[in-house]
Amino acid sequence: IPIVGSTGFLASFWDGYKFLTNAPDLIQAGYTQYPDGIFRVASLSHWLVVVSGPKFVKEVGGAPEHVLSFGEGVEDGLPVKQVIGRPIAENPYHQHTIRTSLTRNLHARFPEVRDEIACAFDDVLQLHGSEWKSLPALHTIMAVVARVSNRLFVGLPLCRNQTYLWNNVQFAIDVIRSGHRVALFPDILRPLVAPFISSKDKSFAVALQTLGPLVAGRLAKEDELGPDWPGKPNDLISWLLEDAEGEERTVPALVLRVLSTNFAAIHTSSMAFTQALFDLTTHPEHLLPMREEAERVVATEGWTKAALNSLVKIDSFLRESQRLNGNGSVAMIRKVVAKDGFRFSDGTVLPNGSFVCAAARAIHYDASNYKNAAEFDGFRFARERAEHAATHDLSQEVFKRQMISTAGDFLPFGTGKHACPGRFFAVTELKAMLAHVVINYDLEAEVEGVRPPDDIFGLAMAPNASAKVRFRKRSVL
Ligand code: HEM
Repeated sequence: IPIVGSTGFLASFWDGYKFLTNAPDLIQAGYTQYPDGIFRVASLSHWLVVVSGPKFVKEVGGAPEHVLSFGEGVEDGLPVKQVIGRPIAENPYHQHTIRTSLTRNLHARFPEVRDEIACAFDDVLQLHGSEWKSLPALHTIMAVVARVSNRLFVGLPLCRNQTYLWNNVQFAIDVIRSGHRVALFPDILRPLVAPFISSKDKSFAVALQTLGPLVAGRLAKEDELGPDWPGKPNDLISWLLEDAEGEERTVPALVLRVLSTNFAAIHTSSMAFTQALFDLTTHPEHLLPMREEAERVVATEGWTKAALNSLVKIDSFLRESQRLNGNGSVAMIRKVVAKDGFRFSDGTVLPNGSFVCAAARAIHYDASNYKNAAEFDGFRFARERAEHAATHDLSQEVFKRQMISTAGDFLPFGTGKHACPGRFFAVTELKAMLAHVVINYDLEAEVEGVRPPDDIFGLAMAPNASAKVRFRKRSVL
């Protein structure tokens, strides 16, 4: 497999070190050199095989866990065992719960999610009169997303308990921060250094204190009345209890699951919404068309989950924002765990123990996948859907351009077997939040026309954590 970067033994170590800051450029260079191909780059601790074309992306996405492991791939860059907890890595049954029960209940729980969006923006933004207010975008959005997500996960009143909420937000931040640091150490040293770097035990203690009594109450009710007791709340705790077995049916185990689901939900969705705010304030011409759409849809269909299907421009805007500003220069990192390695359809074999991923960002910026690929065009997918609907029957192609759908050329949620199971909730939440924001607020960039640069660390790319956005409550509604 061709190397991009230095080939010499020592020089490739130096490349691995530089990878912490220049990974996006290096991967783009490899992609340009080997479009539709396979290449490798030196990361700090090992070679990383990167696939370019949709064909190979599909092969990676379709491989089963016992051949290409998602869990082991994640563990390499984010040591879940050390910074979240061993059971989450070893028995990730919550992924099934999220994919099935949580997603199925989005319609039923949407009115509450909508209510929380309205209350949370009011409480967090604290806007009065017609004043403009500069707010740190990521921090502000995390506070809103934490509340909205927890209205679905644990309901009122806990979803408004500041100690509980901030613990979830801090945990999400700490997992990423400490995870990146622990990942700099070789596997064997990680358990030794992690306690000095990660605050996981502290976060878990606060979660146990705030959420523990609610979970204990549910377990007691089930013991007393059976699994389908009358009045059982329709929330994450109940959904987890439907799938949890054996030692997972205890207060600490369930609290850890909810904490870890919070991590998966809060960080990703907050980053996606923050990126969308940066895009909106850098390309303000999108505001009025989205406001018109949201006001029209709400007036005719009300605030329902089904009405979100009519928010085509808002959907397109979020998809475009994630296309250009996803969470990393690569996606779908997997470790080859099959004894005999993994063979691509062109005959290339990756030996057991290798790491492979897809060049997500380069794929998203490729002009052969997207016209004017480097340009932000918020309504490109809405136009494609309209053009297609005008010439064809409603078909799969139209569906494929929705924010929810993954593809070989659209990887913010990955694609294939491990495509994000939380994306149905994430998209529901993000669309409802963006509709709420464009209806209720005017927005401005802190510096007109300037998009805050991403924070980059190795393969991870995140919205600028210190950048601000200016909000003003609309006076005439
Ligand atoms: C915009 C928001 C989100 C983004 C961009 C996102 C992105 C991703 C990505 C890229 C993956 C890995 C896919 C792969 O490697 O093939 C993933 C996995 C996962 N996500 Fe999300 N996610 C989001 C929201 C959520 C939410 C809200 C939840 C929970 C309710 C969630 C739960 C999970 C879980 C449990 C996995 C592991 C899946 C598995 O092993 O099969 N995500 N997500």
